[in-house]
Amino acid sequence: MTDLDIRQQPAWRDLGRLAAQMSRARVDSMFAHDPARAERFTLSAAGITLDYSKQRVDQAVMRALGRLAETQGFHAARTALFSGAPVNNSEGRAAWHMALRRPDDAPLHDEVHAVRAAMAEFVDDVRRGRWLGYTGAPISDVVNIGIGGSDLGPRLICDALAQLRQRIHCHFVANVDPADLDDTLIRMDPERTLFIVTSKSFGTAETLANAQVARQWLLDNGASEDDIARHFVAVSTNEEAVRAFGIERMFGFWDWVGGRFSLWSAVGISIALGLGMETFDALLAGAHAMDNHFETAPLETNLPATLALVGVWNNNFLGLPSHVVVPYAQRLAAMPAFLQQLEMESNGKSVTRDGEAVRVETVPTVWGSVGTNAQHAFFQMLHQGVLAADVDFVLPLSDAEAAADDRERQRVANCLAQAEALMRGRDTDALVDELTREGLSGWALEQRLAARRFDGNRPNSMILMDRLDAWHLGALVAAYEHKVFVQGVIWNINSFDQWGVELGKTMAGQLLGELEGSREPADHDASTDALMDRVRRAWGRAGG
Ligand SMILES: O=P(O)(O)OC[C@H]1O[C@H](O)[C@H](O)[C@@H](O)[C@@H]1O
Repeated sequence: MTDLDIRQQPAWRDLGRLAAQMSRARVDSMFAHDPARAERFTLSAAGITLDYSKQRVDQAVMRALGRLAETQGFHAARTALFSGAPVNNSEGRAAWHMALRRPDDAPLHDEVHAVRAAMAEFVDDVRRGRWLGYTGAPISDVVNIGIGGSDLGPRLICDALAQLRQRIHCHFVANVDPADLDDTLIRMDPERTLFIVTSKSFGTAETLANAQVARQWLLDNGASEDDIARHFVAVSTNEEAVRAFGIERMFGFWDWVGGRFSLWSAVGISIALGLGMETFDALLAGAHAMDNHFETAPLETNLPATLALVGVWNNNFLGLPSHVVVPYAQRLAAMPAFLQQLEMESNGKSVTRDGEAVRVETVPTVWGSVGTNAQHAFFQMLHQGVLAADVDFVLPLSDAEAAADDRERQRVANCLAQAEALMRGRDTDALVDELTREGLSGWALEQRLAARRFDGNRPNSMILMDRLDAWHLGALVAAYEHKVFVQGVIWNINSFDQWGVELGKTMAGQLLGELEGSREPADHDASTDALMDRVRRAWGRAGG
């Protein structure tokens, strides 16, 4: 990593020049001039294929991006990441999630082995009906209570592989809004429900509040204090707080596992409970295959690094502030939310690792939703909006059996069509012909033409998964994790802390105290004061 202002780097300046040229180029003509373009800009690793040929890049751009990554210290940073060095410099911690997905015969920390073995045994007991609820009934439902990294990852995987669910149903409660837990509990049988309280810190207000209510719900439904141990386990790094809460059985992990990178640790226990330990193992194996690729492949053929470079190009050089993720798979509906945390909590920073102001854009806004639904919602903006965005299409392939269903064929065709439409736009001459055939001419034709024009040239990547299974899902998620890391290296920021979430939490504590009347009023702005008065009136607590 370097202290130099990134904008002074020769590669950055080259990219600026290339971007000026590229602003006049059209990707459809690049395809016309280069028959090998699709192949040239397609990479495969660990069952994942990235086709970025519809991005506004050429070889000169990709080479300059590679030089930028190198001058920003990509190689040394990658080595440091994989060696377990404290790359999270503001907290003095490693970010060593890769260590969690090494195979069992690889040299691992003994503690990683020990937790994995304990997890496997527990999962087996629950799934085989040896772990029983307080009336002697086997467990049928698992409720994970956690938020952020203690929720989004396991939720994504459980949703994505719902077809593998056997016997045990997993549910996820994150929100402190009572509706979340209440709506879940209404469907649960207390005799057969196991709560997993997942919190790295075991200090997260939402999680602890929901866990308390769940505990009381069990007691109100016939369980005794002694029975609680059969219905509550914890996943955390904070044993003391877990004990203080009254939970006996805990699966640990370590401070070198960041919350948003933690689904591979015991945080993923709900995945194993709902889908089987072998599914969890396959997930880890797929991620490990992507780790191996990322660790060893040169930049030019490195899939996660290429995702990162293309993102930097779009964001920093083509000025696209928005990154849209559209999985064409209903079961991947949770992916945009997962990636929002992964990308924006990791790289939503404005200081460098050395505490200087970052002088360039860092993470774009990440958002998205599942296709084909999104086509009927925000795709209008993607095709014709002023603010162009960069789109990742995620398309799991399917087999002949699945393709016997017409809807399945429509799913796939729609995804490919949208990607092509964004890139090519609509041929204006053909549109004029069509409007003429509709009987339009003169001003009316001009007006309609303007409204119906699609300029195209809107960049997008296609990310194919050979199959939507645990192994490929592990590889896909690991690819995005490494993408985020590479972008952090390029922007010279620490992707592994999240100090920006602290202030709001602290202020919520103060505000709550004031609303409840247990704390002296602090000095608020007039807007907050007025809003608090409205809340107090609604709660019937006028005057505090
Ligand atoms: O797992 P926990 O300690 O309960 O933390 C849950 C989440 O809350 C924090 O505020 C952070 O923003 C997240 O990175 C974290 O995943």
